[in-house]
Amino acid sequence: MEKQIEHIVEWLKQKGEEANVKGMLVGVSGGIDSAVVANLIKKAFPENSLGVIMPCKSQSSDADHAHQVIEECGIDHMTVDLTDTHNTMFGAIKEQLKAAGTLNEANEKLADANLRARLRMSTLYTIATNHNYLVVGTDNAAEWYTGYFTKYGDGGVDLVPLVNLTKGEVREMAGYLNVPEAVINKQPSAGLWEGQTDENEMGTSYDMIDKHIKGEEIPEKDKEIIEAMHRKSAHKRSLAPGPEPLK
Ligand SMILES: Nc1ncnc2c1ncn2[C@@H]1O[C@H](COP(=O)(O)OP(=O)(O)OC[C@H]2O[C@@H]([n+]3cccc(C(=O)O)c3)[C@H](O)[C@@H]2O)[C@@H](O)[C@H]1O
Ligand SMILES: Nc1ncnc2c1ncn2[C@@H]1O[C@H](COP(=O)(O)OP(=O)(O)OP(=O)(O)O)[C@@H](O)[C@H]1O
Ligand SMILES: [Mg+2]
Repeated sequence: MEKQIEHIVEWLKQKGEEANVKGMLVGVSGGIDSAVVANLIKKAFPENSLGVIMPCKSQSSDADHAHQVIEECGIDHMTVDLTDTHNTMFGAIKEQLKAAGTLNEANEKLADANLRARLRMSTLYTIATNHNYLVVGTDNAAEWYTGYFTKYGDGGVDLVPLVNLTKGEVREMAGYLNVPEAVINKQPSAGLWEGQTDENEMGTSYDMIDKHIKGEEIPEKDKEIIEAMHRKSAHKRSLAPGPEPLK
């Protein structure tokens, strides 16, 4: 694991050099993936790394954990509260949909939640442009394979250093870095609505996804859920397609 950390830190430095940027930044949620990434970019760019905390009607325990992550890691940080921005934007869109008689209440929670992720992405790119930094994503192999991220939201980033690591490996790596125990041990959550946990929403567990990615046998029911998520999210793992040129 120490070699793996060194390998990723060196890769981050190289990508920074290739892009001719001064440093890198990441959104720090209080979850384990962003805690690990914050530690990795701090190692790669000790003086030019930034963690951004972006509450958006999030639970206060998440913000507490995010501050603990920042403190233990020692990375520079700033907070941008997106609650009012989200209320204004989602409110304006909803008002127009209602007026047109086209508001689809069945999808409202998901649309509301994905807007949060996309506002965070816009915030990170605004700061990245200001600082001449790259935006670093936190997706691990399990999230990437299942497409369990918001397209152009938390999936809208420049680099994905954890993309080859299973959730279990990310947790193991956290043990070698300055990540608070409370963050290592808590349930993974996108925090997109009250009480959301990744495993409840997906209907399977990270343990199952990790095993499936590694080619180990898992129950048929879990395999079906994971493969259906993988198929449905193929479009998120490639650039937007266009038609063949007209001959
Ligand atoms: N075949 C296709 N070809 C091209 N584009 C296609 C498409 N099918 C849908 N789309 C487009 O993609 C959109 C759906 O994708 P998307 O907007 O991502 O939305 P969707 O996949 O429906 O939802 C995002 C999921 O990721 C989870 N999430 C989000 C953020 C963070 C985390 C976390 O772990 O922290 C988890 C969230 O809880 C939810 O389950 C559609 O609205 C449509 O515009
Ligand atoms: N409140 C927040 N402030 C800053 N960034 C956030 C916030 N919420 C989500 N993010 C960003 O979105 C990413 C995706 O969230 P995700 O839940 O997958 O990761 P995590 O919270 O780091 O770990 P876990 O999956 O264990 O909860 C986070 O890693 C982080 O970069
Ligand atoms: Mg989370």
